[in-house]
Amino acid sequence: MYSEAREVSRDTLPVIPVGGLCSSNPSERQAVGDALRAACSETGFFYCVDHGVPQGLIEAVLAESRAFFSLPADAKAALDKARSPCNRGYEPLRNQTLEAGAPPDLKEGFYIGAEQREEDAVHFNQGPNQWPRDMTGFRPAMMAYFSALTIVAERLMRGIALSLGLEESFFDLFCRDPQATLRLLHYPPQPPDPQPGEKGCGAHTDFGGLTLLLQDENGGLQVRGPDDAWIHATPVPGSFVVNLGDMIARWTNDRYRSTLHRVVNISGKDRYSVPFFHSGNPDYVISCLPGCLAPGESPRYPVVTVQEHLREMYQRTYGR
Ligand SMILES: O=C(O)CCC(=O)C(=O)O
Ligand SMILES: [Fe+2]
Repeated sequence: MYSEAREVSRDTLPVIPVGGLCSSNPSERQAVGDALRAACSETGFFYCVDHGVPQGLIEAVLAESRAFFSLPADAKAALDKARSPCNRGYEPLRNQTLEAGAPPDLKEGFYIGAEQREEDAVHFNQGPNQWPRDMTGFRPAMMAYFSALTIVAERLMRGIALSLGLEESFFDLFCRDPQATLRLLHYPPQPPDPQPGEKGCGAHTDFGGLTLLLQDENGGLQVRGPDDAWIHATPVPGSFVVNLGDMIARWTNDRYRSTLHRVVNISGKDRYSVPFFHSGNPDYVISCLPGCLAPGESPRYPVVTVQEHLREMYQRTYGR
């Protein structure tokens, strides 16, 4: 048994139906903004339901992901992201260390982004994807899901603008031609004899703007609660677990939380999850938002562009 899991608290995370953001009635949109404000300032994590993404598409993504990770090791190695100039493709087990000082993460992954020709790529992480051969349903499912989640993230950013008392369109430029990554993850069961601190995914905060996570029924995600106890983000069917990344904490001078989380797969089964990271336009400048500084308070973070910030975070967790 994973000893640190004893710290887990029974608190749950808020469930927010976000369908009201599509309403023509401004007060229904604002009501979602109000619910977001509470979740973003208290836990930094919530379950997003009524998001409009078809269940059939969600199931197809999980099925294709399971099929991909079941491929023989050499088929996966042929798509190693070390071969990609833009961090796309397969990431072997224990390749990333999300918690400084802990052993590498017990997960394997596959990275997908917006499809772009190498010669057209100008920013960090832009370029072509690598795709598995002989899996005809994989690419269409992933690209359809990528587009659907981009729309949900844009809509949520409008809700977050409302939650902060800003114009609903405040983040529209941030959302233009966004840097976004879809990451398929497979966590083998936690070994019976882990090294100290060894787990699926080390405790970390996310780098970007919003993360929308699809998880299977096995559970394992744990979120650091306001009282510093770990909360199980128990799977809620049909939901995405949404959390705020470091960029939103920078923007709001920590009024909104980029919360620590980790994965310990104690289910005894293989766990599959699919985070979608929305980080916004690479050239967008992140500086403290109007309304997030009390009189006499100074910004805690220097001004950076999205691209500068992401580059630094990749460097930190991959050691390159
Ligand atoms: O797999 C999960 O539940 C979480 C993954 C995660 O936190 C990440 O990839 O940043
Ligand atoms: Fe994360």
